Amino acid sequence: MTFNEFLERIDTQYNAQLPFVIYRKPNESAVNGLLQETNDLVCTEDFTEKGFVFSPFDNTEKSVLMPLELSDKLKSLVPESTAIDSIESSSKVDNTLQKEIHIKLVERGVEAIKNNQFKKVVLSRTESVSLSENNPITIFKKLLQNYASAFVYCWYHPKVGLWLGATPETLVKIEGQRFSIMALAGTQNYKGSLDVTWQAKELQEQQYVTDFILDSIATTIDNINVSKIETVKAGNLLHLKTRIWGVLKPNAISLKDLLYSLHPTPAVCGLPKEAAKQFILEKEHYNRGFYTGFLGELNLEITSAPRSGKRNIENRAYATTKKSTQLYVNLRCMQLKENKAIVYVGGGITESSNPENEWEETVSKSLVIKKVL
Ligand SMILES: C=C(O[C@H]1C=CC=C(C(=O)O)[C@@H]1O)C(=O)O
Repeated sequence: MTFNEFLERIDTQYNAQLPFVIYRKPNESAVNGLLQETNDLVCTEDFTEKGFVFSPFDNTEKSVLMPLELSDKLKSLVPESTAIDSIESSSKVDNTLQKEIHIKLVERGVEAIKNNQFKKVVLSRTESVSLSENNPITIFKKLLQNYASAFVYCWYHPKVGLWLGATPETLVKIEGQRFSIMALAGTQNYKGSLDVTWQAKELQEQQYVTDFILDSIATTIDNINVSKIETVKAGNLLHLKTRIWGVLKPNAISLKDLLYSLHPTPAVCGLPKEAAKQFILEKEHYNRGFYTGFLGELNLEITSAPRSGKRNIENRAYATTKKSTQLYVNLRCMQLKENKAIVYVGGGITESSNPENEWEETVSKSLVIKKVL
């Protein structure tokens, strides 16, 4: 199927107000689609289902599923484009009031940390942008062209809404028994080089995420490996990233319990998790909905080709099938509503956070999304 045919199918689905998700994984050229045949709102029961899951920040709320068995599956290749993964300018809009509100929120977060309520909290806000272009498929195409190393998606359900994003963060990848995850946090603007110095505040907020993940998986994952901290580029921003991988112990934990032992991690919530989450739910000025939730393929089957080679006759004969779950954290995202895009941005707050700098960080993050509007 050509890319244009793929997009035409999505356009027809959208006009018929039927649910769909289209997505492209980081650094891949294939774009995938699941088009649900009915407009039923299906939720996961226990995460043993197969399909595409869309989960909110609040881990007590239900996750929406586009079930594989109720959907048409499409695939196509994205044509090569000349766009690069960068951003040139910052738009100057007057958001004095928003700035004041966000700075106050950050100050309250720092105060709560100083009062020992928690060590870290991720605080966020929204920004509403009037749209010149409100065709989600056109915006999706721009995200694809601009953010090659991100997980780019457009998700629609007539009973829930329409979300788009280009996220740099993986929540988990599980293939058969193989498990991997990343700890991504700390932000600075990209100024032409990956060779940068990080302040103690950013190093600490990222370390909290790594430590939390290692602690959460200690009893369920064997052979745990931890990479060195790397600086990675995502749009116009740089982040600190540690990769962690290992092998799932057989029957040690269900996928649902594993996911909810991690989500929401301190990259999007805080530490300790429950105290930070309560602060967010009470003090942020809006409902995050699916921002800082997670999304992606749930329990899809992947088949690896039979091995060639003379030695193992049995392996040569059979292709192997494994279950694969690949979930991403819903960051750098927006929700389209009427003729507006609601852009969601936040950042990690620690004891040494400077509220003005935290505001600037959310402004830089908002530009990643606003670039394509
Ligand atoms: C919560 C967000 O980012 C997280 C992921 C990367 C870096 C972050 C930071 O530097 O604060 C956040 O932990 C967001 O982009 O809205």
